[in-house]
Amino acid sequence: MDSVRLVEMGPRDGLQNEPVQVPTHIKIELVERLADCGLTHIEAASFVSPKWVPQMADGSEVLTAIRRRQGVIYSALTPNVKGLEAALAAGADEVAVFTAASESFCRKNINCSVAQSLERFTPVLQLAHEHGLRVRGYVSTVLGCPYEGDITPAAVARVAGALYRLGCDEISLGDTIGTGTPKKAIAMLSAVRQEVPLARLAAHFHDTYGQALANLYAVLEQGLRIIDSSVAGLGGCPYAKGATGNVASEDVVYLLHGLGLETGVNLDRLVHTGRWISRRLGRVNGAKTGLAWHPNK
Ligand SMILES: CC(C)(COP(=O)([O-])OP(=O)([O-])OC[C@H]1O[C@@H](n2cnc3c(N)ncnc32)[C@H](O)[C@@H]1OP(=O)([O-])[O-])[C@@H](O)C(=O)NCCC(=O)NCCSC(=O)C[C@@](C)(O)CC(=O)[O-]
Repeated sequence: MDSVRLVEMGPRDGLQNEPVQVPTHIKIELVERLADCGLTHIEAASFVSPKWVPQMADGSEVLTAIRRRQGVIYSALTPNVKGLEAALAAGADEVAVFTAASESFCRKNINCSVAQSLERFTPVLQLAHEHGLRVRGYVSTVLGCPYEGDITPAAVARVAGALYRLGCDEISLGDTIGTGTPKKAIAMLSAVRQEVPLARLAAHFHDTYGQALANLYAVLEQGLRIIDSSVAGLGGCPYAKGATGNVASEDVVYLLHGLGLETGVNLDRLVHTGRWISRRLGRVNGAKTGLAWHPNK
């Protein structure tokens, strides 16, 4: 059966914007519960400046304390060599660098131009590969920027292609503010796949305008098979005002299973994990499937 690989964002993209510090033991339990659902790729931490994103300052504690399940990849964001060294010390299985298709967002998020970000990533990729780690490259604002508005598919393709040529093993395409629609998503993907093989591309769509599932369906129809999502739809972005979380993992799994696409995820467990973390954070569950799911379904 055709399958899709899910990359779970809840513990990183999901929590990074929480206004109140989430206790480290909750973060650890969240990662462990997600692995118990059958998710094989979990972005568990972020080694960024604690001055920029204080919520993620306990990345080392999280990565070193989790009970690891065999076969699960626990990854981390690393914007520079300093972050990579911390991620290596904490035992990350994979790391990710991140830039954007728009100059303004890149500057707000990582305090440099797109070109400077690529220069900064060169030693990160080299050192990560020397340690046998895969490196993911994120491109933010692929379907719209909070500061610049529309972003052309050509601009996204340029940055995605540059990351790929730099040595990124996989490129994740972020609709950071969730303004994309299916037609735009297809146009963007068509341009990017001229530069990066489709099998190396992931969709990372936020659901701010309720379009994420429609956009995912559109890119699935184009053959894309790696999807980023966040349990209970947790998240937002500190440098994108108003952005809501990633598309909810529960809703994505429900969609994929309905399409006959395998994920290896136990939806019932995932729903319970989504309900658990929503309760712990005092948040409304952002997964429609999480709200509707009934045990005998
Ligand atoms: C990139 C920097 C560090 C540049 O920040 P900077 O201020 O330009 O960097 P700097 O090199 O001048 O360092 C400033 C201070 O930060 C420290 N520092 C420097 N690097 C690190 C590090 N790795 N870990 C810990 N500390 C670090 C460094 O040591 C120094 O400390 P001080 O001397 O002042 O005490 C900063 O801008 C930053 O951390 N930005 C991260 C922002 C962020 O995490 N955004 C959210 C993630 S991206 C996202 O969510 C989008 C995505 C991926 O999900 C896709 C999508 O949806 O679009």
